[in-house]
Amino acid sequence: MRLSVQDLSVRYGSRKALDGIRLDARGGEVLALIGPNGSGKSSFLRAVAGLQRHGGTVSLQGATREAIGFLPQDNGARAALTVLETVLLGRRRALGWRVPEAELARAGEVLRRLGIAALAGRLLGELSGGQRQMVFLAQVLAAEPAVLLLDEPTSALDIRHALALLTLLRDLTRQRDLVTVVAIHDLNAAARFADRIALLREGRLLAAGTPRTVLTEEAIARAYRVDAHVHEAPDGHIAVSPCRALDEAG
Ligand SMILES: Nc1ncnc2c1ncn2[C@@H]1O[C@H](COP(=O)(O)OP(=O)(O)OP(=O)(O)O)[C@@H](O)[C@H]1O
Repeated sequence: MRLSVQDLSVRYGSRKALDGIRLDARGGEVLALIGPNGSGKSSFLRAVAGLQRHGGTVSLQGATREAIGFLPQDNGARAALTVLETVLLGRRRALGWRVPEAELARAGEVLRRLGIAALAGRLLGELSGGQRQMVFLAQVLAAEPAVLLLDEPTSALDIRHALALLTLLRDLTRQRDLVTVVAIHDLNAAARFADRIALLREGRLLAAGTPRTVLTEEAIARAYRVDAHVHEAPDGHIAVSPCRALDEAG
């Protein structure tokens, strides 16, 4: 399984949101997409998902476009559906007029793995923002995609749920040889859970590689205009401590 992106560009009217992006993502690896607000992460994911007009080519080896699971950044859906029904919608291609026991069990298992089985009967509109974020991830996972494109899946989650979710994503990616691309602002989470990181700024790819090679103090200063201290945590992961915002121009 492999995702290859060549010379990807996205425009909104006269504004270039992405320009000449060349990036590969391999099966079994988590690729984190990082970069400042407005750097093009969502545009990249939407283009790869086939939801955004773009230039350049996106090719998938070992899977079809139907095998893509996409979690958008904002899912404002408040439909009068229960959590279980929402997750089952992720299986709509496999469902007829009746929901087989096996499908119910599968949906229940996804909810259990995300630690939200107790929410199964609750209405979507009556959940907290973080709970809803996990339900929509459960919906994406229930479809058993070969390619996972997730736009800030932990943005509304507390540290425990964020850790659990990222651990699950990494495990599923390895076990099922998925291509997983996650846009994320938390650089420490990216360093800990991603096999590779791609750093965007103003629609261009500044760096791509292992967390250790991409998350340097120089690259963070260049991309974010932030003075940060990068060090090795006791468990061997790279850790980033932002210290000071630099002058915009500098
Ligand atoms: N629908 C749109 N119409 C016009 N411009 C857009 C649209 N969507 C995004 N943009 C612009 O394209 C650029 C890239 O936006 P994008 O949402 O891809 O960035 P991002 O890295 O995901 O940002 P964030 O971290 O804030 O979510 C930004 O300058 C943004 O203002």
